[in-house]
Amino acid sequence: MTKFRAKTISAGHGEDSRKTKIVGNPGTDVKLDVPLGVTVYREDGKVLGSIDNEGETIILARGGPGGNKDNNFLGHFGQAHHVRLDLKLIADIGLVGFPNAGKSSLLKAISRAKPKIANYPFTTIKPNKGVIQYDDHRQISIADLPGLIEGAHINIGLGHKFLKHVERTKLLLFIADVQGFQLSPKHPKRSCLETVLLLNKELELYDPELLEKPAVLAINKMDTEGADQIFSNIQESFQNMNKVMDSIPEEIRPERVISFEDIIGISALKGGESLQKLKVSLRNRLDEFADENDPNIVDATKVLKRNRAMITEKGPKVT
Ligand SMILES: Nc1nc2c(ncn2[C@@H]2O[C@H](COP(=O)(O)OP(=O)(O)OP(=O)(O)O)[C@@H](O)[C@H]2O)c(=O)[nH]1
Ligand SMILES: [Mg+2]
Repeated sequence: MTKFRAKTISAGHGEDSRKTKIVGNPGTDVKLDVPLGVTVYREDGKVLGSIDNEGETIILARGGPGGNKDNNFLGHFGQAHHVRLDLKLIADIGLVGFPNAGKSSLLKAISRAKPKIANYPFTTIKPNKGVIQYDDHRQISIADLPGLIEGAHINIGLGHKFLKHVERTKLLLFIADVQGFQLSPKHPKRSCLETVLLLNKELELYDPELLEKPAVLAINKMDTEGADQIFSNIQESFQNMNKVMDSIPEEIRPERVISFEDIIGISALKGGESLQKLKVSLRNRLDEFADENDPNIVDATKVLKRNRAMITEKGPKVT
């Protein structure tokens, strides 16, 4: 939360001070630069506005009128309230994966972004955005998000911080370490297939509509030992998911398994043909879904509805 207070009381800025003849110098505006995609909420939940286009501004707190003859030279305080700035990243593709799966490595390999890469979980704590450039100058943006872990939907790990970004992407690129994942020796070791189902389940528990988005699955670290065998087992599992589900423990079993458009084995480290194949798949899938069913449009309506509900519950409508 950021405390936001109009700077001056003796002579405010904004409309009020302009309407009346003021005594003293007008206060200066306090301006805060924010990235695009920021929505500003007052602490009671009221939406003060959002910044969606370059150059837009929102007045968060108006200055009070200064002392003048209309008010017996008694100036008023300007508005003051706490505000919350909520960044909703908008990228074509959102990278969804457990920590250490190689999300940042993949972003680095297929775009010019230079995210931090390290062999420990939660290297990425803020979303990084990159642009995939195609030979015909087509550009597709991709967001590398913090790793998701079991319980993210109830805000464990970086839970909601991660999940709210997923909302504003058109296509989900799941990425899983072919060798599986273990957060620490205290946590259960999850196989690659289990991590994919867990990601699926976390998304479902947070918002089942996320599963409506087109999704591609990249199995990463195909350069490691035994990867080919694991990969073909995973492909087979997805072809016979009904049977496989019976043997999946309930705590990691989603209600509905995502139907991936493509399942592709890659090595973010070694690059090569597998990454080309992935890039082509991502482009084709985005193009296929770029019609009136664009999930971004659905999301925008949902966000609007949610904001409206908050406004009518908590106060007057904002125009
Ligand atoms: N062998 C192998 N190692 C890889 C590959 N891709 C990534 N790694 C390694 O895996 C580790 C984690 O990579 P990151 O790209 O930081 O993983 P991340 O998913 O972004 O991790 P978080 O940000 O912590 O969620 C690093 O040591 C990478 O070098 C790959 O294709 N093959
Ligand atoms: Mg990372």
